[in-house]
Parts: sequence; structure tokens; C-alpha cells
Amino acid sequence: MDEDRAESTVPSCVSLKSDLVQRSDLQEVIEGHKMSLKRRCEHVTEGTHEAGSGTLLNKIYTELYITEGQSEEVDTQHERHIRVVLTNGVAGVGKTFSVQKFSLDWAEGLENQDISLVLPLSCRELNLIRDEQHSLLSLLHVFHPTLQKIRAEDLTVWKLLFIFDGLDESRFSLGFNKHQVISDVTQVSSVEVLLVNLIQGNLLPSALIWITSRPAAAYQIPPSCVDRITEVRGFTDSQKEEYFRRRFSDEDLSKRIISHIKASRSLHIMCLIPVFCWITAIVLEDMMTRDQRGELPQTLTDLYSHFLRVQIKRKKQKYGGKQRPEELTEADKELLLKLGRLAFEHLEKGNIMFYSEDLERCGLDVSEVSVYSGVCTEIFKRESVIFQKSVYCFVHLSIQEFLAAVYMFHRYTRKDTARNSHPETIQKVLNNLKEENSDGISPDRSINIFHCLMEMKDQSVHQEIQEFLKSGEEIREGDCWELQFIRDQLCSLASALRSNPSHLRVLDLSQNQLKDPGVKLLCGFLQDPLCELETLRWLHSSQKPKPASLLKGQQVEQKPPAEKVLSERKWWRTMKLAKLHLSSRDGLSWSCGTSLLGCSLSETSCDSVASALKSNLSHLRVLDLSYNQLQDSGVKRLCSGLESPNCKLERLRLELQLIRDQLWLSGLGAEDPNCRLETLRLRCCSLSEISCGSLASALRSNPSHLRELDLSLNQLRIQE
Ligand SMILES: Nc1ncnc2c1ncn2[C@@H]1O[C@H](COP(=O)(O)OP(=O)(O)OP(=O)(O)O)[C@@H](O)[C@H]1O
Repeated sequence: MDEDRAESTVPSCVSLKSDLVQRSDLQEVIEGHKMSLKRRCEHVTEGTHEAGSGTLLNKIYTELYITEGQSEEVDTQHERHIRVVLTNGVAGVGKTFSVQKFSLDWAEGLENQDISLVLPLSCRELNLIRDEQHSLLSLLHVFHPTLQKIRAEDLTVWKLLFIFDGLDESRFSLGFNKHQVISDVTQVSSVEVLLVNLIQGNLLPSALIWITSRPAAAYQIPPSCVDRITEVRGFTDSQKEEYFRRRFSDEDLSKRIISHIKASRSLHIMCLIPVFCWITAIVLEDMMTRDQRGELPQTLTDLYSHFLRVQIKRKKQKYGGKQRPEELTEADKELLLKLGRLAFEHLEKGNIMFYSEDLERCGLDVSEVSVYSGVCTEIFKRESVIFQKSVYCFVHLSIQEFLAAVYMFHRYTRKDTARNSHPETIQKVLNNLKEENSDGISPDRSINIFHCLMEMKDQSVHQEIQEFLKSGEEIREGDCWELQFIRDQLCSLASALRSNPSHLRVLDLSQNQLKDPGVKLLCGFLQDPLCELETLRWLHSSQKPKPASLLKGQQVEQKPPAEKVLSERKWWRTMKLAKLHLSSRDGLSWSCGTSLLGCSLSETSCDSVASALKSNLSHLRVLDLSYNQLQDSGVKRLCSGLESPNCKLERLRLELQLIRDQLWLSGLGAEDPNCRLETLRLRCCSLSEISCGSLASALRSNPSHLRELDLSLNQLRIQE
């Protein structure tokens, strides 16, 4: 026995020793990786590409507003370990910056030190090896050369975090349904297959995965593979100010810039998106630090035009030249147009990255572009990747779009000699836009046209609204200014709401004649991730008939638009409403003594509400369905939602429900100790004795939550 033991201790000593050597080796690898990552992340380029020339990330990084949201489809069946996180966010909202800050904090030893290796892999760079075959291990060696020493077995024991930044930029087709299964980090395959296997957990099942994407491309990852969804939503008002304070060391300048931005409503709204803050900072700094100040940019077009001018001026200041920096020379214009052509042609194909061949095809000499990009770097940047091939892209998609628009505008107006003023062409465009904005077009298109008219500073829309307001129709005193835009449909309103998403909490749409297109637009707004609305009052008065028609005994429309909306799962899934008032009280007061009661929400609506409550889609805490003739069957359907453990409802109003049995009480689950109902208003419900019995027993068994009980206008008698 002893001999055996003695024999066995020798190899274990050796393995312990080699373990220690290996561990210190690995520690070195990790430290080396941290240093390399720190070097890569500590400077931000914001358009410049020369190494080390950028600003320090920590100097300008401003906290972003990030929320956690979970789509309906995300697997919530089991409480499980969070392995795959998907972060959504619109263009320029700060996803890459967040990844960079996260990586830097880790590399500097400040945060998330439980993770052994943070491995950022930009999708844009992965595209460059799309046609190559790799194993996961060799892929890491290519993208993180400091990790050359790591071996396959290290990957399986370490806690790894892979970050795939910019899924929207990837040119891969991720076939999640049909692909080769790979579980070995040395097995060679296409990059796409490696990615899919990593995300699905076949490859390195304990590795953490963080994917960032613009919302439109996020669908590529099946919801079943995602454990958590977060969303970068940009800057709050105070974060906007913080951004400008950090950016300018001159306190007086930052104060003036902040107050200018606050004074310009549209600019202030645009600064919700950090990339606009950056463009605005460049433009306003230039305008405020030179003697001749122009008018503050009011529209996006103004802002981008100024931005381009500022860049061109910088180029001239740096390289000199005979002409005054402010003047746009023929050569400047030509270069802008060539860039415009490149922007347009690639936008059409959905490309945001270009190679030197693409530049040449548009008449751009690569060396000229490198000079240009070396100077006017804020417009055009050359990706310095670890590969030989250079990738070019505009610093932001919106710049590409703007240049594409400039190019198109020029193409259609090039017969004119001067570029600055084309009153006739502009009038023609305006007329076409207005003509196109007819009844038949989709609400989205309509909003787009409205934006175009605003960008073109067309006053007629504004005037029409003013005239409409003067007519005094249907606009209530004290409504927020956005409501002034209401007309037959909510076009104006919806776009205004979209552009002012962060402040509006309560929207009262009672007494408005919402027609289908308007309702559709409104729903679009409610589903907008930026919509912070908490309370919607949609009192059922849209069918309010004119008194004359009542006299003639006319029937009103049976299907209110609200009902259509309620039946849309998407609506429930994405909106964040906590209170919903769908009472038809106003309609009722108009229709006393008439058949109008019959126009309220139907059983179908109850089904929709119930299924939303059941499936954990809605955030509803308060629901007011009073004065709708839901009938027993409707209430029964509603109850199926109320019984669900997912239902978060705290207040329910069902005034004037003619319920004569105990159905509603047992249905409400009021007897269930899990029921969270705090307020129950049962005014004028013709409560029967049976109902009272059920109520009493519910109160006995569920005393902890119910705080308010309204039984008025019921003929409850004291039992002898
Ligand atoms: N947290 C932040 N602090 C300061 N500036 C920021 C921040 N986030 C973003 N920015 C500014 O906005 C620009 C765009 O940000 P970023 O590249 O991170 O956006 P994105 O969401 O990755 O956009 P895209 O989808 O277009 O790739 C940055 O270059 C920077 O100027």
C-alpha cells in the first residue's frame, strides 16, 4: 500500500509543478492580452485613424441610458444562467463605445475581473475572412495575436467572454437551422459555422457571448438562443449636458453650447443620439469660436451641411492653400460629389463598407482619398485592421445618407449652373411630395414625407395646422403642444411624439376622432422603444355621433379602432404602458337613453386583453374598462387573463358591468393568495347576494393586497 502511494506521489508532484509553470505562463498571457486590449481601446477614433491620435475614451465617455428588455419569445421557461446577451440600439447610439468601454475597464483591471479573457471581435473585421476556413482557436490567434500561446484546453477551462460587435455590419448568413455541429475548438470550418456553434453553445458551452446590433439585424439570432436583451437608448437630458461638459475643457464654451442646444428644440431632441452630439459639438464649436456666427442649424440638413463645411475648412487650415478656408472650391465640390456617388451606389446595395476597388470605380483616386481621409478624417475613415486589405467607410451611416442625397439632388439639377439656389426645382419637389402625401399611402411613408417637408423648411404644413387650430375643432385646452398637430389622422402627432419621446408620460386622446391611419400611426409610436408613455386614455368616444344623427336613430360604427389595436400582439409586446383607460364613459354621457351602449368594446377585445395579461407581454398595472358592455362572457374571457400568474394588474375598473353571479370574483382570482389586486371598483354592478358571499370569502383569504373596494351604487342590504 505504502509503496503504491509513494509511486503515485511522484507523477502528481511533477504535474503540480507543471501546473504551476503553466498557470504562471497563462497569467502572463492574460496580462499581455490586457495590455494589448488597453492599447486598442483607450483611444477613440471618432473618425481619425492614426494610431494614438484619437481622444482618450475615458475623457469623453459619458454614461449611456441602457435598459433591459425581454422580448416575448426569449426563453423564460427556466430560470437559467445568462450566457448570451443581445444589445440592440439604433445607429450611432453608442453600442461600439459601450463595448470599447467595457473592454477597457476589464483590461485596466477595474471591472468584471471574474472573466479570464474578454475577446472583442468586430463583425466588420470578421467579414474580411469570410471566405477563409478557421478553427475557433486559429480565429482567436488571428484577431488577438497576443494569445498565440493559448491552447485548446485553456479555452475550455477559462471563463471567456466573446463580444461580437455590429452584427448588422456582418456579411454572414447565419444558418441556425441547418449547419454542421462543432464542439471542438480545433475543428476547422467556415467563420459562419463557428459563430453559430458558439452562440448555440455547442462550442465552448460555458463561454459568455455578447452581441451588439442595430435592431433591424437582430432577427438573425433566434430568440431561443438569447438569454437577455438590452437596449442602448442614447443620452438622457442630463447625460447630453454631461457629454458637452466633458468634451470641452473651456467651461464657458460648453455652457454656451449647452444653452444653444437647449434653445433649439430639434437640436436638443437629436442629441439623444450620441453621434449627433458629436456632430453638433464639431459644428457649434466651429461656429462659436469664429467671429462671424451664422444661424444656428435648425434641421438635419443644416447640421450636416455645416459639418461638411467644417471638415473641409479644417483640411484647408491644415494643408494651407491659396483660397480662403470658408470657400468651397470646384475641386472641393467635385470630391464631395464623388463621395456622394460612392455613398449612393453603396447605399442602394446596402453596403456600408468599401474597398479600394469601389473607390476607383467612383472616380476616387485612392491616394487622394488617403490624403483626404488623413485630413478630412471626420468624413471618411480608413479602417486600420490587422489585415492587408483596407476597408473604408463613412464615419456614420447618416453621413453616407446625407452625401447620397446631395449626389442625387445634384444629378437632377445639374443643368443649372449655380448649386446654391434652385427655387423652381425645390418648388417642384415640394409639390410632388405634397401630391404624393395622399390618402392612399402608408402612414410610415406619410411621416417620411412630413419630415422631408420640415427639412425643406416648407411653411405650408405649419400654416395648415395653424388654420386648423384657429377653426377650434376638437383640440382641448391644455393639451401638450404635440396634440395641436391632430387632424383627421395623427401624422403630425406621431412624428412629433417620436421626436420627443423621453418626456411624455400621459397621453389623453379622448374626444378625438381617430381614424384607422391615425390609430396605426399612434400604435407605431407606442411600440417605439423610445416611447416612455405610462398612461394612455383612449376613452371610447370616437364614435360620438352628432346629435342630429342620434335623433334620426342612426346606428354608430360597431367596431372601434381601439379594438383592432388591442388584437395586435405586437402592440402589447412592445409598449410599456402601465395604465390603460378604455372606458366608454364619454360616449355614454352623450348617448343617454339611446342605443349607443352597444358601440363599446366587445368580447374579442376581452380575449386580446386576457391573452396579453396571460403571456406576460404587458406592463399593465391599471386597467379601466368601465362602461363597456363586456357581458358575462366578456368578463369570463378577461378573467382567464387575470387568473394567470403572469398578470401584474393592480387596479381594475369595471363600472356598470351587469354581472349577476360570482363568476367575476372567482375569475379574478381574488381568493388566490397570489392575486395582487389592490383596488377593486364595483360601482353599480348589480351585485347579488351570491357575489357578496364570494367577495367576503375572497377578502378573508386575501387580506394582504386589496386596499380599496368600491361597492357604491349596489343595492346591498343588511341581512336580518
Ligand atoms: N458613451 C458615449 N460617450 C461619448 N460619446 C459617445 C458615446 N457613445 C457614442 N458616442 C459618440 O457617438 C459616436 C457613435 O457611437 P458608436 O460608434 O458607439 O455607435 P453605434 O451604436 O455602434 O453605431 P452603429 O450602429 O452606427 O455602428 C461615437 O463615435 C462617439 O462620437
